[in-house]
Amino acid sequence: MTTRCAIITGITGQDGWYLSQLLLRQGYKVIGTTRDLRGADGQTHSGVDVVQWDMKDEAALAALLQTVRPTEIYNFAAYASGAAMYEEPVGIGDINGLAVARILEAIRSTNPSIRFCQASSSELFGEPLESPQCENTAFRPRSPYGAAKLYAHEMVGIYRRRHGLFAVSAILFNHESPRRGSAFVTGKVAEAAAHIKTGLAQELILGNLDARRDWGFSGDYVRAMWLMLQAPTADDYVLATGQSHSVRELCDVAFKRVGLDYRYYVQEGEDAFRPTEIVPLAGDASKARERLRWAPEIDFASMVNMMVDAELERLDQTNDKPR
Ligand SMILES: Nc1nc2c(ncn2[C@@H]2O[C@H](COP(=O)(O)OP(=O)(O)O[C@H]3O[C@H](CO)[C@@H](O)[C@H](O)[C@@H]3O)[C@@H](O)[C@H]2O)c(=O)[nH]1
Repeated sequence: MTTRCAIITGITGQDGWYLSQLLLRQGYKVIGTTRDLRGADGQTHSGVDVVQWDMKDEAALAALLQTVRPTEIYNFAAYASGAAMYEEPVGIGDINGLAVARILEAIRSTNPSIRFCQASSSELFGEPLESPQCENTAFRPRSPYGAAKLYAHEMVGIYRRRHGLFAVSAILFNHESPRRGSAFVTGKVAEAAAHIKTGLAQELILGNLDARRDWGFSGDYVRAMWLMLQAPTADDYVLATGQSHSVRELCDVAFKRVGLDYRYYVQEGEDAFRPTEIVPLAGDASKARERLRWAPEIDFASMVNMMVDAELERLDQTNDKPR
């Protein structure tokens, strides 16, 4: 059997990490791309061949495809959402949107049999008219991030229909892990719980504690994306747990893990405050459950506990801990 080879863009992110581990276990050759090799320290030691690729450079990608001859490509590279995205709408449009057209063109011109998976987002739904959201829910993005991701999402469908590519989009609801940074609320809360427990911090200022999200575990979601590329037909899928939780519940679980009551330490503040979503984001992943036989294995509390434990372990390995 020929060796399967996958390219993962955005290899330094949490999804890049979990997917690369899954693929390496299955005997794939894994090439990870990043815009800055300095951010990829350590990844080369875990069996991934990390290369630099500027997502604006279509010719460089075509050359890479001709050299490494991948059978699958997963596109995880993107600007993150969050308040900063309003400062960089053009850059977001280019990287989160146009770059996907560049990848599809490179596939079409070099080897149309390469299977392609795009990391789409529940931000496509924006202000949804129904809850939970499924593949047929109308897309109403309300941010530069969501608008750019919608362009990419539609281009994947267009290349599938027009050019017959095996190109699919995973409509990913929030998914987290110990590799999530503190710019995201789960990472911020897990880090703060560990810091407060060990005396490194005294309080945590968050945005809206009543905001709700459907939070899953990154490792589960990359497995689903791999299944999407092994399926007999190319199709898009919502990946979600179906359970929505508030930021308040997130704090409750995380602080309980370290034996504390979050109500004594957590406050709402203006800086991280975003307007409350009118309809809470919660995904209906029935299609993935039925057709891919996929189900998330890690539930909300286990994932939050895992993140807090990882933060405690990180502190344990550093010298500045006052414990
Ligand atoms: N980041 C952050 N969010 C906070 C805070 N306090 C409350 N929140 C609320 O927590 C929720 C989750 O915010 P994030 O963790 O920043 O994630 P996100 O904006 O939902 O985006 C993530 O999920 C999307 C999929 O739905 C992804 O597309 C996106 O890239 C990212 O992974 C939002 O409702 C936000 O208002 C805070 O201090 N910081």
